[in-house]
Amino acid sequence: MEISRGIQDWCNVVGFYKVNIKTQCFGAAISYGGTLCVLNTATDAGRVEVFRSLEDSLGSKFSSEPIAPNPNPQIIVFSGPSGVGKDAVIKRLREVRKDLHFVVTATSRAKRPGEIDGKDYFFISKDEFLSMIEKNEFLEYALVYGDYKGVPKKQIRDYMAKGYDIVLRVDIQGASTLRRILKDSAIFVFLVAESEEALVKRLIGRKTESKEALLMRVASAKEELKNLNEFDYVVVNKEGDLERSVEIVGSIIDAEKAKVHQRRAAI
Ligand SMILES: Nc1ncnc2c1ncn2[C@@H]1O[C@H](COP(=O)(O)OP(=O)(O)OP(=O)(O)O)[C@@H](O)[C@H]1O
Repeated sequence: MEISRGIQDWCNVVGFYKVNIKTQCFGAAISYGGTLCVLNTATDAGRVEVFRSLEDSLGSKFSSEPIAPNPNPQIIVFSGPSGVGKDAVIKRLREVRKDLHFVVTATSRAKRPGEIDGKDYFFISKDEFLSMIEKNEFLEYALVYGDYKGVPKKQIRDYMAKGYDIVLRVDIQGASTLRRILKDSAIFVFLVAESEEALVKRLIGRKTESKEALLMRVASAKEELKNLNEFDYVVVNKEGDLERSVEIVGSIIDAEKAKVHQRRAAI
């Protein structure tokens, strides 16, 4: 017979015990005004009775309010060298975490065939873009080869208000700018390949770049590594192990949301 006692100094409760013999009898010993009652907690009715008598003994109801406050929605800024697998990781992450919103960037460039407004980008005119800049409606924006690209604040605010975590995919310069703006209020994740060799093979495998473009991307990747210390986390996206990278990023988000002192982004 194994007897485990607990909560002994709780008002009238004199002890819990678990009897582990063939009959599998579980119970709690409770004293009502000096009379010891043994309640059978093997049945639902017995458990309800024990629960109620504990409340009676304490003279108050047990609260069903959450003990820990709801975690703050988090902003995850995702960056890394071209071809490392940012899109692939984010795409899979969105499939496995339903409470994530991937921010769709606004751009003043014309829509290309096959692109969908609101999915690939929000396509807006240059005038509209300039008016939004004037009204301070972008978290960050840049002029890239004559076209504006920017992160609309409203989209982030709206989704954070609904409790969503926010994912932003930016290049290294974008990450530096966002770090200056958001400081420690967002989580900065840098994705790398396990080696330069693996990165180059991945880029070749994607078949989207010319030889010249490949050389440029590899050179930039080396430069970009120098910015690593501006980030909070580095995740190695190993060849053939996308799932593991997605798991690690998910764990980072979970750990951040379990922190006692959490990041709180105000956009
Ligand atoms: N862990 C992995 N193992 C093997 N292939 C991968 C892995 N992760 C991504 N890939 C593949 O590598 C290629 C590049 O990935 P992806 O387009 O997601 O990179 P990216 O970082 O978003 O690139 P860019 O910055 O140029 O847009 C894709 O063909 C993708 O399917």
